[in-house]
Amino acid sequence: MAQQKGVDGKVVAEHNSREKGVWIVIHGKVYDMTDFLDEHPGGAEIILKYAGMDATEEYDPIHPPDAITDNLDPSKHLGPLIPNTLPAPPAPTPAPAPAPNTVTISQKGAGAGNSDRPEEYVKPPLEEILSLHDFEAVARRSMNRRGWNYYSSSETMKAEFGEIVTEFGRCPEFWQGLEWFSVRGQRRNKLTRNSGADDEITMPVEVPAEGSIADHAQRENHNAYHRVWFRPRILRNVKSVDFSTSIWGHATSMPVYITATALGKLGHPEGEVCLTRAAAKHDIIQMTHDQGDSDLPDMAVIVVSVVEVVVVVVFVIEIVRMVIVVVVEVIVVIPTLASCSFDEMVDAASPGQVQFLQLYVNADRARTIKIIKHAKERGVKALFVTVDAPQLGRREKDMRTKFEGNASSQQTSGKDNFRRDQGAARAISSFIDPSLNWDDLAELADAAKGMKVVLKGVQCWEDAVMAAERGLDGVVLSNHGGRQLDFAPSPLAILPGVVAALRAGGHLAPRPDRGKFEIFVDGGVRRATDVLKAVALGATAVGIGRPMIYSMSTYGEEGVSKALQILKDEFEMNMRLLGAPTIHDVVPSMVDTSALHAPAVGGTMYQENYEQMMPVGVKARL
Ligand code: HEM
Ligand SMILES: Cc1cc2nc3c(=O)[nH]c(=O)nc-3n(C[C@H](O)[C@H](O)[C@H](O)COP(=O)(O)O)c2cc1C
Repeated sequence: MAQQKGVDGKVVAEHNSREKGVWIVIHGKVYDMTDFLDEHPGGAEIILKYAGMDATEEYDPIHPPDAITDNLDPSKHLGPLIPNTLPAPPAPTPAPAPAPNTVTISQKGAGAGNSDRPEEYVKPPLEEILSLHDFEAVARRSMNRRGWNYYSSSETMKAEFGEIVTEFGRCPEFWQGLEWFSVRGQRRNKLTRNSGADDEITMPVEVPAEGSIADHAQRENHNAYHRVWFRPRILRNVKSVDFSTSIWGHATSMPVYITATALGKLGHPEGEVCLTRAAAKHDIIQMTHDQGDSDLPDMAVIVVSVVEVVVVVVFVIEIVRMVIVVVVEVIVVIPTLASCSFDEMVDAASPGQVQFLQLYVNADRARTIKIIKHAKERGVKALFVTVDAPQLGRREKDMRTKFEGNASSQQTSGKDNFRRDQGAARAISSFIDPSLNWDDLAELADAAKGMKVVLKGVQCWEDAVMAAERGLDGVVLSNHGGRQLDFAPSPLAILPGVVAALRAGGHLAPRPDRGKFEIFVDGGVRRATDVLKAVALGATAVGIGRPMIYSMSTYGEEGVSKALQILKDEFEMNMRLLGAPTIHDVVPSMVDTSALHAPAVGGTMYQENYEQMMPVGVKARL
């Protein structure tokens, strides 16, 4: 029998330390990582943990498809692994039996593999999901810890919960009667042996002591919507309501698009393509991002993909066949650090589906221009240049999980910790160019000719006016979902000022056919009422981030589809009750903003899902 070509797994297994060399298998191929150990942006320690083994499951969700080709010298690509030759990894040390009153929850049914939670939590059937908040609640309980921490992170959250749950994952008895305390030491929530239903595993709802957590921007994004009230009109014919609209002439079934969020495979094995498909089904637009730059270091942002709905009416009259095509789209913005490649996301689109690309501008401008041109060739309709991330925010919750990961290993060194701490900022700096400035936009716009160009991350009216004066096509008022600068304003709160300033400068075409310069808003949107408030105040459409990836992480494409359907149902009901038969009837006089800058009004479902971060050490056992 001919000898099989490739690397024998037994030889791979022997290369399991710095001294013997470090070989790793990813997707059936063998790589020599010995010399790359100290260069690896994720640190040497995680690689050493998998030395001599197959690391595909760990590797996949956190790297873009081209991470290896872009970063590891070709001489270190050792070739295919001969199938079935790699010895099984040593069995993990069994966890000690839980003490009688231990409460466990699990990964069961969540999208991604590599569960770090013990068994138990069973997701409710999709029919029981009634709002976007529900997806978030299920995600919090069922996603693996790394995915949840990355998705839910704000800029400067304290990371105690990450620490607790990591410990929880490894050490069930830790959970014997775990009790949460607020920073004021007040008892909030007990887990006792008889608990087990979701609602018993709750987080403190009360807003913590001032200054105890730092992700004000994320919470304020949502809270601002609670301070705008409606002024409904009556006795209008609302037998049928139409909430479709258009963005630069691209029809969309509602004034909502799926915004760019990186690393979809942290939540679901199929990643962002679930968003693309669901957006197509519901005729909304998705923004995609390129692999080169992402929200995480080292990734390119791919923007957008849009969705289309095509209604074709064909009349055949004699020889002439007249085809009228009405395209209705749901937009999805693809993030830079997508787990799926840009082409995968574009390939997943339905014919005619409109897509937007979200772009991080690379220090290597040629690379960015190449991405833009490729996007144009592939039919992307708009470029959303992210301008609020010259450096990635320090997402402490996310970081804490990594430190905890280190603590589990004997091989952790102070140097590794330092590298890891520095990792994101260091790695990202070569992908997101902090020197980007107004003068660079002409070059990008030139490369994007034919596509609309929008700045994503505008946070005051002056910059919105500058964007319009430079001939750009719109702005997204956004603080990156509260993941960048803490105390960045809620986009909703600045919307009226931006609209007024743009109007005064003659930059806004009258509605409903605006089209000249569009204003988008994202951050904290969880209900159709939120969207209607933003539209009434002058937004063309609203981007939704976390709820989409939570619905994807918990129920896959079906979940995203349900989330979009929930929004549509909410639109229909709310527009009737508001007295607005069409989206163009949702006008400024339908909202009362007098409380917009007043103290926050809480929303219990949001607060319930919001995961409060506490300083190190604030945890207790009964
Ligand atoms: C085979 C060659 C590999 C290359 C070229 C590579 C490259 C990279 C790059 C460029 C980054 C920075 C981008 C990012 O943070 O996502 C990174 C981060 C990371 N890598 Fe790798 N990697 C490799 C293998 C692995 C393996 C085998 C593992 C785990 C078993 C791993 C775990 C990580 C972790 C945990 C991070 C940090 C991600 C974060 O900041 O959240 N890498 N890697
Ligand atoms: C997990 C995650 C990843 C993100 N990745 C990106 C990204 O790669 N590029 C980008 O411009 N914005 C990114 N964002 C910001 C979103 O596009 C959007 O501004 C924000 O999520 C809106 O807030 P929301 O999540 O409350 O809806 C990300 C947000 C999250 C939650």
